[in-house]
Amino acid sequence: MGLVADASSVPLRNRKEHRLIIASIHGGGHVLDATAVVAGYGGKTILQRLDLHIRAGEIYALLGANGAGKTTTLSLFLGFVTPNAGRVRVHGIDPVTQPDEARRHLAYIPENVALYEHLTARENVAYLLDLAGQGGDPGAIDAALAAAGLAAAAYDRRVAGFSKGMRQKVAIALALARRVPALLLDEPTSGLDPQATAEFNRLLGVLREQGVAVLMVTHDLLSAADVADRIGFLDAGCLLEEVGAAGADRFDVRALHRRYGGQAA
Ligand SMILES: Nc1ncnc2c1ncn2[C@@H]1O[C@H](COP(=O)(O)OP(=O)(O)OP(=O)(O)O)[C@@H](O)[C@H]1O
Repeated sequence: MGLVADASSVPLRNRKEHRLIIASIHGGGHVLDATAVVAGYGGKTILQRLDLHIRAGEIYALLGANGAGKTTTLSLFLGFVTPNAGRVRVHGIDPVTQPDEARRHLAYIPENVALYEHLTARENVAYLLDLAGQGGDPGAIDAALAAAGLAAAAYDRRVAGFSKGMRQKVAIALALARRVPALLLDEPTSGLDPQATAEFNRLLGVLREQGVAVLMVTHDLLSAADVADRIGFLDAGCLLEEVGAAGADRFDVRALHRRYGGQAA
């Protein structure tokens, strides 16, 4: 169980301070940390000295053209791709040498969330929590489903009929119930209508408030600009530019679209 996730038990006014304490424990507060990573498949190098550092309570959107290496970056943190050089850490844990331990501190939500179709939303979260070795009490599961924004009327419905947005809410409820310090998202808003996208973005705000470090791979520049604290642009395995939501490098969506629209979209 991650320390950062315990932020939920900290009174709201103290959470920022709590995050700063946790940040100091984890070397600069980088829950997701890749330093000078070179990685690829077989003899082919895909990531070229990638540096990516994401703090507790930060939402980072990674954009880039098809084949730029975005999914490979997620696979690095999941321990499915081994770097040829450089260093990767998840909550201070090396996913190469301790993949199971690293994954215990991560939730990964793929583009299409896979759930047990014949089980209800509540049953899915309970069962998947059990599989993760973290059985939760029913009250905690309901609280997670509520925090994820699933309508109470859907808790006891089989997920077979759920939309993509509802499935994501179940997956996020599971991440909240597991109290993971880091969340990886692959194309979360593709196929969502504008209302579901806005709802999803609000949900990411809840994760931020809980101190979760979020890495979101997306082609959706508008949504990234709406919700992210930082946006990074990957091109042929290199991070071309990083822009922030605040300060001097605050992002200007129009300018970003002019520069990267053709690549990101
Ligand atoms: N398992 C694999 N074995 C060999 N090559 C792979 C493998 N997975 C990805 N690649 C190659 O690595 C490169 C980067 O792929 P990756 O999926 O990381 O890109 P991406 O930025 O996520 O692209 P997209 O936006 O299309 O999902 C591509 O050239 C791809 O063909």
